[in-house]
Amino acid sequence: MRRHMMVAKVFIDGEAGTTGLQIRERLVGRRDLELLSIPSERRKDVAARAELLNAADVAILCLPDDAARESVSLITNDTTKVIDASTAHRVAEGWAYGFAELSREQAGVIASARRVCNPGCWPQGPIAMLRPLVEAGLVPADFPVTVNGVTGYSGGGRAMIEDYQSKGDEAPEFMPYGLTLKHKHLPEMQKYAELTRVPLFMPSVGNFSQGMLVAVPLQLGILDKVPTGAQLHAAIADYYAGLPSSFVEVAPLAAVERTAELDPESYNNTNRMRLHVFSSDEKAQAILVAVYDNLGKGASGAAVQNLNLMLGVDAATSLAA
Ligand SMILES: NC(=O)C1=CN([C@@H]2O[C@H](COP(=O)(O)OP(=O)(O)OC[C@H]3O[C@@H](n4cnc5c(N)ncnc54)[C@H](OP(=O)(O)O)[C@@H]3O)[C@@H](O)[C@H]2O)C=CC1
Ligand SMILES: CC(=O)N[C@@H](CCC(=O)OP(=O)(O)O)C(=O)O
Repeated sequence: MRRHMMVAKVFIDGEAGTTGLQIRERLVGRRDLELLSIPSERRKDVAARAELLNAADVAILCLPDDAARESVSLITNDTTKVIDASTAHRVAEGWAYGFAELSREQAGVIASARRVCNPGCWPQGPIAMLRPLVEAGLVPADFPVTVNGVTGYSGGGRAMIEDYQSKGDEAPEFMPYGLTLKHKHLPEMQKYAELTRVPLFMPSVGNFSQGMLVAVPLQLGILDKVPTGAQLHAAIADYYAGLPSSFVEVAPLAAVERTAELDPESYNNTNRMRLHVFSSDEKAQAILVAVYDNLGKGASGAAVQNLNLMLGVDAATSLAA
């Protein structure tokens, strides 16, 4: 007797963009999904989008913020579930934060949510490193956190990709930005790392396509009770050790001058994230570093991980990369 598999209808609104295309590529061979699609020339046609948004079991929004808000308003039924890859709903009421490794409960929260926002690429690393330390009481919530990092130019979407690729070697090798200190990722970084002060954040773009590295240097000497590097590392490692289907790994505590492991491209085309702790107990200093793919765990990988959770599919097997 043939067994009937439940086939979920998925519509990627913005499927022609950087994130949308990558999600499509990750889903296209799946027999448990039917991908609903709009002809490219009608991709901004509101009526066509409304029809597919309402026909979908899950809509994945890969759009600029305003268009993502519009998509949500076009859903008139109470059955379509939404994963929004934009910044529009990251700290909004009624939306589950789509970083499944945020806590022991978060995968379950995502699995039962109707509205899930994918995390921003930049905040995921700092949140993954700081939240365990704040929860363990090793770093206080009001610690003056600074964050810096480098991403490949695909982080800026189609316009930035075209700009860098047309300039080639003439494009800047390294370009700090966010210099007005108002980066759109600050609210979610602060909220989900459980900080009471807004972090000071300086991102930068490198002349490479994808992959990212985010660093959080800690001047621990200002604390009354200074944690050791081993304590920081143990708190982070313990946090992720027991999580089912975690895509966050913690590198061994290492006293090294340099390591090729801090290549921002090292986890490209995967849904993985690797966390490092470097420290000097003598100086009461530490540097936390996260390496992941801005288009993988930072965007399309996380979206597929969330989709799997919402559909009750085993994320570990379908996201093995
Ligand atoms: N790139 C990255 O690393 C990450 C991106 N994100 C977020 O994901 C979202 C998509 O980003 P990204 O894929 O990089 O962006 P892109 O610019 O590459 O793609 C956006 C897509 O949406 C289309 N679009 C724009 N306006 C509308 C509209 N009103 N109706 C329907 N389609 C529309 C665009 O078409 P057209 O090009 O013709 O205007 C384009 O195809 C953004 O919110 C972004 O911030 C999240 C995490 C990481
Ligand atoms: C290089 C570059 O410009 N990167 C983008 C972040 C990309 C991203 O993650 O955007 P979402 O917030 O929509 O997820 C930026 O810093 O604004």
